[in-house]
Amino acid sequence: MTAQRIDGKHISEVIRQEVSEQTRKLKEKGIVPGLAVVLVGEDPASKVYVGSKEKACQQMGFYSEVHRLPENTTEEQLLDLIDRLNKQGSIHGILVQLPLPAHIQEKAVIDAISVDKDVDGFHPVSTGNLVIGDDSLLPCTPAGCIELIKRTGTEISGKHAVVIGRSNIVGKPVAMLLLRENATVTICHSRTANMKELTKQADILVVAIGKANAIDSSYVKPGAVVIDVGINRLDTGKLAGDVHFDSVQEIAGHITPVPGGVGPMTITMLMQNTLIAAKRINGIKE
Ligand SMILES: Nc1nc(=O)c2c([nH]1)NC[C@@H]1CN(c3ccc(C(=O)N[C@@H](CCC(=O)O)C(=O)O)cc3)C=[N+]21
Repeated sequence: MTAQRIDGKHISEVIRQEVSEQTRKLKEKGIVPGLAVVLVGEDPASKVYVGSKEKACQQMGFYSEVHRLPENTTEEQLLDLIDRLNKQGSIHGILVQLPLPAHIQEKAVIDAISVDKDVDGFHPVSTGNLVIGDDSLLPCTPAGCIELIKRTGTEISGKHAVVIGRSNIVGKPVAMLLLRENATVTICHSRTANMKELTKQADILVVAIGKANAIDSSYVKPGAVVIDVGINRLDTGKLAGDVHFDSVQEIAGHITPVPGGVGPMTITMLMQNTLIAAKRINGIKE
């Protein structure tokens, strides 16, 4: 059996068209969704991602601002900028590209972003609302994973979902979202004993560990939906996921490629969050 490839690029395009259309309608009410992206320093990967976000905003018809700050920017200067963006009426979403330089405390910066404009979904209040099940802006990569699973036609409710990885930006929130969809959820991590025994029970397997090609078919239940969140740049310059695609494709039911899987969905969910934030800030019901 060969798994079906989940085309994140195509699914992204479909959702982006929906977002564009809703943006067009919102503009008739005089509201233009606005996203501010803040980049500190010269990390080459971050520059590429910020460029993609800027392009996506143009494609959606959003207003966008990119603030490119030098490496030696102080935490105070960055907090000042966030304070201004929090108050700026034309901005509905604020994203500070991570990782930040070591001399800036990530937590202080994330905490400073207005919850209403937290389109990354990283603020502790957004996280808390996610856990409680209250309305919040959902973290983009986890929301993208759920969207990809649903669009395979897979019913999540009642399934055993196994997440490998427990980061605050992917592993933990994606586990919470799966739980919210009524999956039975297991979280594995670097200290998990007998990991294969658990992953081999997974109807849905989400992999977010940051190690190239670490998960081969010996971890996977036949027919499983496999979502690969990893983006690892190899010495050859090529991108690889955390999942060994060729091996797992032989046994899985559905599998996301890297590139062209979760990555494009992350940016698409950011666009969707910015649209939702613009509506909420202006008191428009969805
Ligand atoms: N505050 C913040 N929010 C983020 O959402 C955030 C961040 N910081 N820091 C870095 C990570 C990473 N990230 C990606 C977005 C798109 C692709 C993407 O589009 N990837 C393409 C390939 C891109 C390429 O060729 O390098 C794909 O997988 O097909 C990947 C990774 C967002 N991040």
